[in-house]
Formats: sequence, structure tokens, C-alpha cells
Amino acid sequence: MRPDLRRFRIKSLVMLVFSGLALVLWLPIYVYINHGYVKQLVNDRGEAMHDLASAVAAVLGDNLHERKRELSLLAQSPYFRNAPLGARELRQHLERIQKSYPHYVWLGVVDTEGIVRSSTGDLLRGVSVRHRPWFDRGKEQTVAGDLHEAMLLAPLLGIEKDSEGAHLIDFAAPLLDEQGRLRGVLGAHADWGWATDVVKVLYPAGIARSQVEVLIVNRENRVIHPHRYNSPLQIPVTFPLDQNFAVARGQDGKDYLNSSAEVRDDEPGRSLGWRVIVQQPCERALADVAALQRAMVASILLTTLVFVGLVWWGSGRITRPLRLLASQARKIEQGEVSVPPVTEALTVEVHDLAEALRGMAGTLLDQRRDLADNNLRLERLVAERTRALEIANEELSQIARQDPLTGLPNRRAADERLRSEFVRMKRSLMGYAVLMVDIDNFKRINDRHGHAEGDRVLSGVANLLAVSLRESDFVARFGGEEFLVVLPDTDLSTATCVAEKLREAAEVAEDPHVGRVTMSIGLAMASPAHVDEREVLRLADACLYAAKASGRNSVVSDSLSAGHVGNS
Ligand SMILES: Nc1nc2c(ncn2[C@@H]2O[C@H](COP(=O)(O)OP(=O)(O)OP(=O)(O)O)[C@@H](O)[C@H]2O)c(=O)[nH]1
Repeated sequence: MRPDLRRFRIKSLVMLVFSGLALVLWLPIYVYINHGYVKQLVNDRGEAMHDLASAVAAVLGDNLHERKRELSLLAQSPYFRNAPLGARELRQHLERIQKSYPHYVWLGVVDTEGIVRSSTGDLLRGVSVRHRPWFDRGKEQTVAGDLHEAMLLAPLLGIEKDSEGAHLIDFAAPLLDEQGRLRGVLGAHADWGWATDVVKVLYPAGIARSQVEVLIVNRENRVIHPHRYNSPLQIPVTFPLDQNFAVARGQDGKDYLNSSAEVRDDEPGRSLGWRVIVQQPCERALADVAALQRAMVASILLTTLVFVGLVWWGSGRITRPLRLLASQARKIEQGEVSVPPVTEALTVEVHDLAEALRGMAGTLLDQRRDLADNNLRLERLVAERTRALEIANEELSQIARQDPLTGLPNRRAADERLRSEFVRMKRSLMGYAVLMVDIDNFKRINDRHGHAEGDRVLSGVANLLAVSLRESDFVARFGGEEFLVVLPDTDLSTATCVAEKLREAAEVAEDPHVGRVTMSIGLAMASPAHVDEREVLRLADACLYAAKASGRNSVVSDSLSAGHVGNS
């Protein structure tokens, strides 16, 4: 399944990839150094410890050999060959030798029966040492004996029990006469401070600081140096065949680096079997290794941190223009028109993208501008067209309300005016007059002079009515040869006067072709008592009828309005 990368920012992805890369690069280097170089360091440290163990073992061996050689030479000197075993000179000689080597605590000559005949400080003189191993072995050859407690000498020498001096090492050599026969045994006891001196010479100071411990163990693997005599070895170690050192866990739970070397005493038949063991806690011995590992981890972390920081900064620089581009696109989307171009640290690809977006935005903005212009033009056009339509409507409305022959308002306009006048009166309570005007015997005119003449007469009457009335009055052709006049805010007497004036005007106006044309007029006054405008109109019509009936060329008023009927 492909991961949905839309949830990640480029910066985070780049960081993830490069962190992974750093890990992949560092891991093998770390493993190589840790398993190769570190192994070498451990090896070097182990070998160095083995060198120390070997050096201590060699010096111990040499020293043993030196003591044995010293004793052997002494035994072969003329004094010891010839002088009586209890002679004073022998004792003095022994004491001189003791002074020459301070670790000799006792030197003595023993006869073949094991009785001490001469000794330093006359100590143990006359005492039998027949059962001591050194006496037995010393009869045969020059020997060095194992470490043992100073059983007999300690109280004589005033040595504290369990102190370093309370443990002695024996040396013995056979005393032979000129014929090579055994006269006795020359014995010597050296205190165990001797071993401490040897170790100190090779590893004087810093033992405590570096926690390196040099031990000497005997054949039974018991520690005989330093001064914890006869204690078992705390860290028993077996060494691999191919190396001189090993790591073993001590009883304290810590790991120790160990090395050992055998002390060679070149004694035929019975070697002492001593070993020098050097031990150091691993945490101390391998401190360099731990430091190297810490340095490696620190440098890996540091370089990774710097690397990741650089990647973070770099990817931020690369993606910033993209974020700016996105924000600009959003601004353009929201309608902003003047968005400054992105110029910041553009790579080729981002530059191309910026150019493409700029081009697209330009096109969009142009289109939007064109659209706005077109809209404006369209709105203007619609307004113009609407205006033209309104004018046309007005014209149409006017045409619809105008009589084409006379140019006066027609029946429809007259009805509207009557309606509005009635409504206005209801509100203002000011009455108005309605005149129904009809040309007398018009049919005869048509019949005698033709329809065209009739039309001309109609136009003439219309004109006469229009010019005779006030501008605030209303005149319309109501149908055929019939006209309607509305006189607003007019009382009955005024209205009657106006009607009479109209009638007279027609009467006196002699037409050159048709002669005299008269009119009959019916007059009704509108009052709030009327139901509607039609009622007023019916009254005016009735009056007109009455005027016709009375002989024409007359004005008849509604009797209810005024009770006046007049004619000329
Ligand atoms: N020339 C012309 N004649 C019209 C027009 N409208 C109506 N007329 C005629 O007017 C005449 C009216 O005749 P009538 O209704 O009998 O009325 P009259 O002859 O005027 O008689 P009285 O009204 O009773 O005086 C008819 O002959 C119609 O044809 C028009 O627009 N032009």
C-alpha cells in the first residue's frame, strides 16, 4: 500500500530520509570500529598486562636463582668446607652475609643429624631441624622452599604473627668436605618482604590509581602475595590457548582483565610452581575503550545533529518559496489583484513553477477584468434597453390612452381619470363636475359631406374643447361623436358656466363646409354621496339624453346636483 504523503510536509519527509541515511551510514562505521578497533585495544591492554606479569615473574625467578647461587657459592667457600661446624668464624661469616642482604632473617649451619651448629645471632643453635623439608632437600642440592610460617623463629625474632615478616622462604645448600662428603646443610630464611620489594621495583606507584593488582600464587592456587597469605584466588582464570589474557568475573560481580606468567626457578625435579597474576577491573582496564565508544557516540550524535540541522535549514529554504507561492495563489483566489512576485531563493524548478503560476494568475486576472468589463457593458446595455423599453411602454401606454383622430385621451384614459378623480374627491371632499358632450345630428354631417368631413369636424370640435378649457381640466373623446369633460374642484354654477361657454363656442364657430355645428351637454356633479364614478357618469349621460330630448344645443344639469335644466 502506498503511503499517503499528503499528510507530510516536504521538510519532514526530507528530514526523515536524511536521518535514516545518517543512521545507515554511521551504523556500519560504528560496528566496524567497535568490533575491530576496540578488539585491538583490548588485545593491547591484555598483552601489556601479560608483559607486566612476565617481568615480575622473571625478576622473582632471577632473585630466587640469585639467592640460591649465593648460598651455593658460600657453601663451597673454604670456611664452610674445612672449619668446624660450630666455629666462631663461621657464625661471623654468616652474619656478614646477613648484613649484605637485609631480607635474610636467619642463616645457619646444620650438621648431618639436623642439629643447628652455627647461626646468625646464635638463634636456634643446638635445636634440631631434622624434620624440616629444606634440611632434607638441602642435603641433596641447592634448593628454595615454599613459603611457610616462621614457627620457631617468630618468637625468637620478635616477629608479629601474620605480619609480612612472619612468613619465610627457605634456601638450603649441601655442605661438602674436600672429598665431597656431606658435612651438613647451609640454610637461610628470607622474609616475605622480599617479594613486595620485587613487585614494587617493577610497579612502584600508581597501583592503587590504576587498580592493577599484582598477585603471586603458589602451586595450590593460593595467594602468597600481597599480604593476605594463603587466601584462595578470588578470580580463578583459565586462559585461551592463543592469548595471554582473559576476562573473568570476580566474586564482587565485576569483570576483571587477567594475565599470568610462571615464575621459573630452574630447580631440577621440583619447581616451586609459583605464578604471577596481574588483574585489573575491566572498567578501568578498558577505560580507553569506553572513552573511545563515548567519543564515537558523541561524534555520531553531533555530526548527525549538525547534518540534520543543515538539512532542516536547507529544506526550509527550498520549501519557503513554495509556501509563498501557495499563499499568493490563495490571495489571488480571494480576489487580490496586486500580488508581488516571489523572488526568494528560487531553484530552477521553483522558478519555473513561479513563472507558470504568475502566467496563470495574469491570465485569470485578465479574464476576470474582461468579465467585469463585459458585465459593466452588459449592465449599461440592459439599463439602456430598459430605459428604451420604458419609453416605448410610456409611448405605448400613451398611444393606448390616446384617440388617434383627435389626439385627445381616449375612453380608457377617461375611465382612469374618472376613477382617480372620484378617489381624490373621497379624500378631499371637494366635488368635481362631469360633462358628457355630444355633437348634434352628426350622422347627417357624415351622410351629407362624407366620412372624411365628419372626421375633420370631430377634430375641430376636439380642438375647440381643448383650447376652451383650463389646463387642469380634462377632456377626452369618449366614443364616436361623444366627448367627456372633467372639471376638478368646480361647483355646479361654475361647471354650468363652463358647459354653456363650450356649447356657445361650438354654436358660434361656423364651419366653412358643413355650416353650424351644435352640441348637447349633460352635466352631473360628483359628491361623496355617490357610490362610484360610474354613478356620476350615468347621471351625466342621463342629462345628455335629456338635453337631446329637449331639442339639442343645450346644457342639462343633473337635477339631484342642482335641479337646473337650461338650454340655449
Ligand atoms: N365621420 C365620422 N363619423 C362618425 C364617427 N363616429 C361616429 N360617427 C357617426 O356619427 C353618427 C352618429 O349618429 P347618431 O348616433 O344617430 O346621432 P346624431 O345623428 O348625431 O343624432 P343626435 O345625436 O340624436 O343628434 C353615426 O352616423 C356614426 O356613423 C367618426 O369617427 N367619424
